[in-house]
Amino acid sequence: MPLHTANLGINVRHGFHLSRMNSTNIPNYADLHNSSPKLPSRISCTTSKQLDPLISGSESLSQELQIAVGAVQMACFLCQRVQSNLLNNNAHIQAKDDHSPVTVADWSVQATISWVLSKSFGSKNVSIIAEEDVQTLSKPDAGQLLECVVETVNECLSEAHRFGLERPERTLSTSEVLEAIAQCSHSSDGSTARFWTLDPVDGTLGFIRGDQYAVALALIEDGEVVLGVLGCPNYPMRKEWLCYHPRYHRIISKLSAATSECWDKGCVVYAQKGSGVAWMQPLVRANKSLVWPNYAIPIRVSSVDDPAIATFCEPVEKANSSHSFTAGLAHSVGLRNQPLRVYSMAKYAAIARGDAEIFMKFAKAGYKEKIWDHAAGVVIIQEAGGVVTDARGRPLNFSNGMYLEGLDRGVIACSGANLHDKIIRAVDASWNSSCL
Ligand SMILES: Nc1ncnc2c1ncn2[C@@H]1O[C@H](COP(=O)(O)OS(=O)(=O)O)[C@@H](OP(=O)(O)O)[C@H]1O
Ligand SMILES: [Mg+2]
Ligand SMILES: [Mg+2]
Ligand SMILES: [Mg+2]
Repeated sequence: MPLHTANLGINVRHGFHLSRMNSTNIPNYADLHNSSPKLPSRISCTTSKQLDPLISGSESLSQELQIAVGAVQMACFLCQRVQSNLLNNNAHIQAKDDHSPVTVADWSVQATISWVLSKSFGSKNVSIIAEEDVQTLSKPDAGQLLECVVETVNECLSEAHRFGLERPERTLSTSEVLEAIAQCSHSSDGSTARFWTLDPVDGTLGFIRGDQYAVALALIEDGEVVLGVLGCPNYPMRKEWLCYHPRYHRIISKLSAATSECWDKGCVVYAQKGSGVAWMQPLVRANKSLVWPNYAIPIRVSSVDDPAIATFCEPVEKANSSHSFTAGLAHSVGLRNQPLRVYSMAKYAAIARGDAEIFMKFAKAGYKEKIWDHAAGVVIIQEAGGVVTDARGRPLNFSNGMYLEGLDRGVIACSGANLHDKIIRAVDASWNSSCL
């Protein structure tokens, strides 16, 4: 059923949070752009030890990484287009059986990335576990919605060459688009030695509200995440364009969702397991000629390990993670800063880039975390120098299908072992008296 924007807190003209902020604090895009120092040149920004695997092509999974980064870049481009239309058309937002929202972008990204992976590696060699299915789209009254998805997918794929990807020879039919979505099976038990996991739009609520969201793609081999790619279209390349809104405890971009022309407004972050480095690159610019391959800069977690000056981030929605439990932990560990509430896996990007030191998520008892909500972020944080475990300090288990089986209590990601130990000990001390 269509969701009503009134229930989602959407301001149909501008990004949700920006409309509620004191506008005098927000420089407009032109001011920011004019006052910015030189934009980085389009070369790989490397040291002798760190060579972007996209440029060097030297790593064992370099082809997979090339395709995955290109596909996520293209998906971000798709999302930005859909987002501007979405603000004027609520019919493109639907509710799933669990009442969570799903949009034309979620299905279109899943179809697009599924098609690209199959085309690049051969459909027989590609196994994908992704969030969306074709149930809603296959209903008799979903004709217009399905038509819109098919059109969005074809529009996007027609520009594939701009992202270093092959274009389809002809437009995809409705059944081909449905097949591409359906090919990403929930029922897979994850026993395949190698599979991809995809969250086409993570933080759909953030996406609808013009706030943070992410496209998350990861490759898993023998239960280990070996590649992670996170597209964060509203998470700026430049730290100074991040803005902390004290009233809402939110990391936001100083640039509104409407300024999709701005190439530093969003980023794609990626890492390969064992490389010891994570990378961030700007989004490929809309409406420009070929700009591939893109440049990237290495990113690293924060070196802060004193809780008194560390910052933690957590989901925006109380329903998704207990804010009161994390407030108690923060108090006992000595975290003094207000939490940053960020939609989506952009939280993982925030830790990897050193914008915050801790991420905590404690879902309600009975909720089972999905692999696509964490896989890409985990390898990115680990390669950027951080630690990610469940709240008992155990590694997350990606080898049992769509759920993070055996996850104990919650997810903790930290910039370093010191803070991580402190949080795990605090969870131990307060778990039994919590209502979780
Ligand atoms: N009840 C409940 N408890 C815990 N987690 C849940 C729950 N319901 C949903 N989800 C998952 O949360 C994903 C969004 O996570 P966020 O960290 O972005 O949450 S928040 O929107 O900022 O509150 C969200 O991902 P998307 O569906 O891709 O948006 C869900 O997978
Ligand atoms: Mg998600
Ligand atoms: Mg999603
Ligand atoms: Mg969802």
